Amino acid sequence: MTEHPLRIDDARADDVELALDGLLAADVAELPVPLVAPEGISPGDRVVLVDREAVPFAAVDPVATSAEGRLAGPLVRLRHRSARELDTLRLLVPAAAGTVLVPTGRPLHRHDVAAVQEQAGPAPVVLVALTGAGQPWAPTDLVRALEQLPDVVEGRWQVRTLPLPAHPDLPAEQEAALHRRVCAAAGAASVVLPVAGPLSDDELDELLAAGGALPAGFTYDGVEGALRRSRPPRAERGLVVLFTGLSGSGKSTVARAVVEQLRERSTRTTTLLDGDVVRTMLSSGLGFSRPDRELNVRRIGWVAAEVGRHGGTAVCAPIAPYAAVRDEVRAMARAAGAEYVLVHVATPLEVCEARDRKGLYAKARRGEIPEFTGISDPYEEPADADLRIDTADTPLDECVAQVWALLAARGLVQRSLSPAPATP
Ligand SMILES: Nc1ncnc2c1ncn2[C@@H]1O[C@H](COP(=O)(O)OS(=O)(=O)O)[C@@H](OP(=O)(O)O)[C@H]1O
Ligand SMILES: Nc1ncnc2c1ncn2[C@@H]1O[C@H](COP(=O)(O)OP(=O)(O)O)[C@@H](O)[C@H]1O
Repeated sequence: MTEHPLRIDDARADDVELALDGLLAADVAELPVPLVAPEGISPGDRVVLVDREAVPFAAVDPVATSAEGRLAGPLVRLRHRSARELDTLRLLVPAAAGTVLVPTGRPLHRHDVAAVQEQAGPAPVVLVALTGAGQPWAPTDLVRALEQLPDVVEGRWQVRTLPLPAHPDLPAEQEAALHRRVCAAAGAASVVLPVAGPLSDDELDELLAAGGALPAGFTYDGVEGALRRSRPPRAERGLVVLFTGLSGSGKSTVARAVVEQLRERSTRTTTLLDGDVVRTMLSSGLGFSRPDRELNVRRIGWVAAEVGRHGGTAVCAPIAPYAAVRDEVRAMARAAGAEYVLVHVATPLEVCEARDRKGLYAKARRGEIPEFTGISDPYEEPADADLRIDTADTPLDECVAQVWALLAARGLVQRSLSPAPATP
């Protein structure tokens, strides 16, 4: 019998935990999202599932025949991950027999409450806050908003948490069916929340971001207070600005000038994470292979998201050549409650090469630097940039004005660049 490790992401690990808790089928092939079998496995082998923190927490033992590369076989628990045991236990101890569960990944409002009351009738109701990986609301924010519902405040309903992850690739009906299955496995009937209400989730987010009033009668005062605390207006949120572009495109120069303006005119504190500086401090020892560049940009994104979490602005200026890692930076910023803006400094390669301030392009052309971006290493052009600037034909002041105009249009900075603020 051979043992094969298999590293899985947080959402898949949450699914596996639910299966081990008896809330999903115990065969790995039945998980909502199948796991891809590691290369070279044979029936009877053992696959050890390892989470993002490198903890081996479950095994598929023995592996059965896997169809189309899909892993199959019974799941076995090796150990609990973090505090998940407690989370699930809280759900598995129902308030009373006949309880009706209401699984939800978002706060509830008046129309949701009406649906729960209609479907549950006089049965005891437990709101199940879904707190697994990828759910749209941070667990504490979601629970705080649910706890503000009058039925909860007055003790008629209870709130529990369950680390069920989001499955963004599943159709909505399948996701709803999965929620029903999990509730049924916990021994309770469940309520189906209305899909469409007076405001979509996106519309509600936008109103909160703009600091606008919610429609009269949409929700309860306590819930609105909790929403506004979790999702303050944009001007009060943290901000991550990522400049990406070739070496010599002008990222550092524009980023530095933008930071100067932000320090002068914005109420947030501002941190500059420039490529060169990061490489001597945060990422010293890393080179320019794909994994090293990915780790470098991921580190920058992590620090930037932490700055954003505390309400500051982080301006980052690495080459960041890979789209997937730029997406990770966006996800980290958003998960920290910060806004994210991507600026592509799209100066043509010929212009960057002609500038060649550090003589690196010349060396790369002579073959002395084996993996040089744009010459012998890839740069994936962003298809999702919020702004594209070409410093070959745009003077520095104008580049800064364009970035500022974008931030102002998004409500991320209060004032326009001109006229200059009056000195007190
Ligand atoms: N092989 C190779 N490819 C690209 N760049 C190289 C390389 N070797 C050294 N340098 C210098 O390192 C700077 C880029 O570092 P970054 O951290 O921004 O790169 S990355 O985001 O991790 O890809 C970059 O600085 P900038 O000119 O400020 O972009 C280069 O001066
Ligand atoms: N409009 C412009 N914006 C930014 N940089 C410019 C501009 N015009 C010329 N440059 C010059 O281009 C070079 C860009 O270098 P740098 O900002 O270090 O780029 P990067 O950080 O992308 O490697 C600098 O020498 C800068 O003076």
